[in-house]
Amino acid sequence: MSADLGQSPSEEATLQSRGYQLLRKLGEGSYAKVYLTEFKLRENSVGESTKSPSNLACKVIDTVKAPKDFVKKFLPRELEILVKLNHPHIIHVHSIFQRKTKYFIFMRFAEHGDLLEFILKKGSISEPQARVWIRQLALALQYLHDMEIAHRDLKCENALITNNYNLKLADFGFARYIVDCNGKNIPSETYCGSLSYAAPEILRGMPYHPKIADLWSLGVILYIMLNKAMPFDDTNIKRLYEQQSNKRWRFRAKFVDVLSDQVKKLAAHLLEPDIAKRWRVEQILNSDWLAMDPRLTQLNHAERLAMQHAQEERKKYLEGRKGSIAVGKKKTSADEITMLKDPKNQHDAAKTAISSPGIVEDEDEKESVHKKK
Ligand SMILES: Nc1ncnc2c1ncn2[C@@H]1O[C@H](COP(=O)(O)OP(=O)(O)OP(=O)(O)O)[C@@H](O)[C@H]1O
Repeated sequence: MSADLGQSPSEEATLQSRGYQLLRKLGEGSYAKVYLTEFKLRENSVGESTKSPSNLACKVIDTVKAPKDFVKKFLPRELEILVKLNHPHIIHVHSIFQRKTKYFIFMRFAEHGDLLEFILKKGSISEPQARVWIRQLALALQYLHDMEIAHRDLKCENALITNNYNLKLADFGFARYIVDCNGKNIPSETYCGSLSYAAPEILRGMPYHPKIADLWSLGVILYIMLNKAMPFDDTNIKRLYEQQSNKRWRFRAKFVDVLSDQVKKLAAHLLEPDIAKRWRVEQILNSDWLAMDPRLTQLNHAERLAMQHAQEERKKYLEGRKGSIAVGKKKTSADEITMLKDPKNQHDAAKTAISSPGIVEDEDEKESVHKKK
C-alpha cells in the first residue's frame, strides 16, 4: 500500500495500465482527497507512450468512508452533472472511473491551487484582476444556471487558478438540478456549503432559491478577494444572520479609499439580503464595473459556444432525464474498472477559443487574463 497516496498495489497497477500515476496529495475536502497525477497517453500497438506525459489532478472518493446520504444523494448528482459540463471557466474533467468502492475523477490540474490559498499567500487581489476573475466566475455561473443547475458551494476553495492565472470553478459535490422535468422550480431545503458563504435566506432555514443564493456567495468571494478578510463574523449563526440582514459589513480601512465606486456598488448589490433586489448574473455581466475594462464586455468564441451548449443541454434535460449515474450499484471484480467519462470522444470548448485583439492569450485556452506581477 502506498500510504501517502492511499492506494493498494492492485489499484496502482490498474490505474497505471490506463496511463495514470498518482504522485502526491494536493488537497483534501470532507469526503475526497485530491492528488497530482501524471497521465501518459498510450497510443501505439505495443502500449508505448507517443505523447509526453501531462499533469492532471485526481479527486478520489471512497464510498466506504463517506456517509450514506452523500453516497446515495450527492455523489450521483455530482457525477451526473460533471459529465455534462464543458465551459472555459469550469475545471475540465478529463475522465471518470469507478473501481470497487472508489471513484476517480481526473481533471485539469490547476497549478496555482485554489483562490483561498492564493490570497493567503499573495495578499488581496487587485481590482483589475478581481474584475477578470469575477467575470469568469459569473460566466461559469450563468452557464450552470442556464442549464438549470445551481452550484450551492461557491467559495474561494472551489475557485482554482491555472498556470496562466485563469480562474476555474470546481467541486460540484453539492450541485443539483433546480427544476423538475416540466421546468418547474424546485426550491432547495437542504443547507449546503460553508456557513461563511451562506446567504441569509439559507440561515433562516426556509426553502430558498439556490440560483439567487449562489449570487450571495459570489458577493462574499468578491469581498474576500478585495479585502483579504471575511465580510461577516461567522463564529455565531445568530450574529452572522443579524449582520447580513442589517448590511453590517464594510470594506477594510486600508482598501476603502483605493477601490472604485463601481466595485463597491457591485458588492452591495450582491450582499443584498432582500432576494428580490439582489443582482442577478446578467446584471453583474452588464455592470459599470466590468465595463471599466472594455475587453471584458465581449464574449470570446469559447464562451459563446458554451452558452449555446447550455441551451442544448437544458432542452435535453427537460425532454427527459437521460443517463443518470447509479453509484455503487454495479459489483466490479478486482481489476475491472467502469468508465463514466472517457478521455477520448470529447470536444473541449476551452480548446476551441479564438483570440481577441489586445488580450493576453493562454497557451491552450486563449482567454482574458491579467497576469499577477
Ligand atoms: N484540479 C485541481 N487542481 C489543483 N488543486 C485542486 C484541484 N481540485 C481540487 N484541488 C485542491 O483540493 C481541494 C479539495 O478539492 P474539492 O473541493 O474538490 O474536494 P471536496 O472533498 O469536494 O471539498 P469540500 O469538502 O470542501 O466540498 C481544493 O480546495 C483544492 O485546494
